[in-house]
Amino acid sequence: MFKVPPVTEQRLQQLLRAMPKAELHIHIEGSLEPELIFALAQRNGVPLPYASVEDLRQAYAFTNLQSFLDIYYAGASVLLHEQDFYDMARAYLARAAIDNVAHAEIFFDPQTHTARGVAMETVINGLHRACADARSELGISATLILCFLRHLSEASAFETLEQAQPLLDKIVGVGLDSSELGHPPEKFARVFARCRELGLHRVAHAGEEGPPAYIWSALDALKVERIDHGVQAMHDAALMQRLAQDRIPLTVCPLSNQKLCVFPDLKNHNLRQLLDAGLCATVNSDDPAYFGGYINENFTQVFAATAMTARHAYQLAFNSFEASFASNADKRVWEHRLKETFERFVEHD
Ligand code: HPA
Ligand SMILES: [Zn+2]
Repeated sequence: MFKVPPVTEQRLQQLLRAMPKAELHIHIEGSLEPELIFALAQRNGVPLPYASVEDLRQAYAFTNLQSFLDIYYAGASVLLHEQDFYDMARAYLARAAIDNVAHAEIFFDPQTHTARGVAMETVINGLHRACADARSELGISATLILCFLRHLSEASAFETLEQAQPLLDKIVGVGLDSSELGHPPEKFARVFARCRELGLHRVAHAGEEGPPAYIWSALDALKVERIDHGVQAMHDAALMQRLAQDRIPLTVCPLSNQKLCVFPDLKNHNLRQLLDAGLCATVNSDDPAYFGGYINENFTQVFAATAMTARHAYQLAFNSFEASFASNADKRVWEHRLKETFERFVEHD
């Protein structure tokens, strides 16, 4: 590992913004800004229960995961046509490029759309075209992860997989999201086993609000390669050891955890403890349009609140590439760029 010397606080904030990074936990429907929700509602003639952009933004006061999900699914109801999915993903990727995201693995929730009569291919083709254009026009690499909604049934997840089958070359993996409590990972063991046979990568939200037991079962029953959130692992020493030993990445989302009251404030966030315990933690935005910031805002705010150092910054960016499903050749290129960025900043300090 590159030896990172200490830098001033101001320099560290610049470094956090400038360093290349991968974003591995971003729900594309959670990148829909209120302005775009209103524009799409108008374009598609979808009525909204909010009078204005400001009125909608005012509703973004959450007390837990469910209070957020209710508004998040309502916002997604304006998405009908392939171009809508394209515009949403394109807007996110343009924003991510500004934050020096070199690679994004983007979650999408097809059941939210197919339940409203939108075809699976409309969703996937729109998102995939945006990823392809972003690569050629913005120089950012992006892939797609299909998430099953855990509050729905196993049968619905199997049906969703069936609908996606002809389009599997356009996704890299599957995930599990939505209401965690009361919906343990093992409910989807057979679906994930099938996805594994199909050669898909596997991730799952676990230990956001749910107990460490859900992280154990995501690992052992679903055989996931990464845990999304996972911050509740802190309460189980044996689990912490397993995550460190097997280098199972955690895709941590500080502003999300703050906004959904998983931690009382960022000062009490455990990212630094997870890193210092040797876990492969990463920083991500989750649902940036709803939680008050894109990936760089997550980095700068959690660093300011928890007094982490340039060494932590380097480790987090390095982890994000290591934890990604990109090729080893791509990872080496990004790691090299990361090292160069640090050398440049340190030299001029
Ligand atoms: O943070 C989250 N948790 C679970 N489901 C979600 N869907 C969007 N964001 C989230
Ligand atoms: Zn999430």
